[in-house]
Amino acid sequence: MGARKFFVGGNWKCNGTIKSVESLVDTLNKGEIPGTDVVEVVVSPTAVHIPLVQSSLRKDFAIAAQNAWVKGSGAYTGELSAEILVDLGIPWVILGHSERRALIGESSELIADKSKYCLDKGLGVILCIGESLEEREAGKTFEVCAGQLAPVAAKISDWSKVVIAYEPVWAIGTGKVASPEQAQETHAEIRGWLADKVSADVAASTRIIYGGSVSASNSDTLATAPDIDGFLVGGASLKPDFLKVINSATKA
Ligand SMILES: O=C[C@H](O)COP(=O)(O)O
Repeated sequence: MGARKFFVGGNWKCNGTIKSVESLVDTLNKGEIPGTDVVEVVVSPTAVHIPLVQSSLRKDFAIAAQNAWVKGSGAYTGELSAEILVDLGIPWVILGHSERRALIGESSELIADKSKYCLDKGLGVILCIGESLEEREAGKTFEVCAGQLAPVAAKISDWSKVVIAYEPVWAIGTGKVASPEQAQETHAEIRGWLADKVSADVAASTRIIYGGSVSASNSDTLATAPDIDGFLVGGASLKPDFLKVINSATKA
């Protein structure tokens, strides 16, 4: 295993009932996984399920919110502020997910501002980037990723609490996982971009995780790629399979 601790996030998206959340937590609590010296695990329930998960989930898993507002608490109906998350003891937030970029229209500039605000308030940020199928077919994969990273790099200086999640949009929820070669190629390009535009230290230490149809059947192979430092898992994080994905940390 390299210097970067393997990181596995489970993004539950807009899913769950009290019953299903209790059942999933029970499954996760009974699972055998490597120690926290080997893998860092985060799960991201809906905001309203967070207290239930916080009170019942094993303590070697942390919690991430699925979004946060770009400013502090105030007259922002429907939003959650970083201050509220910090007050609740939530250490992580997912920002820039392609579903929010596409469905809500969040721009890379807004995501950069949110990243800055959340980092300043002490949250860790799981920053999602990735290209659409059209962009990949046009040979623009890296250009798109760099374009999404650049506004963030312009606004933040401390990358120690940033995890970059490379999630090709065409692989999310489709069952079309990127091959280890495709993912490794883009992860290496992202790391090279960090070395060029930020610093060699940040490039060497920042975790770049892969998301997009990760499952128990492909995570071991993906984990062996040198620049894949973990996963952001959607559908499979709602199933016992998530434990197998976490255990792929031992293959890294
Ligand atoms: O945040 C997770 C990603 O959107 C991946 O979702 P998926 O594993 O269902 O493809």
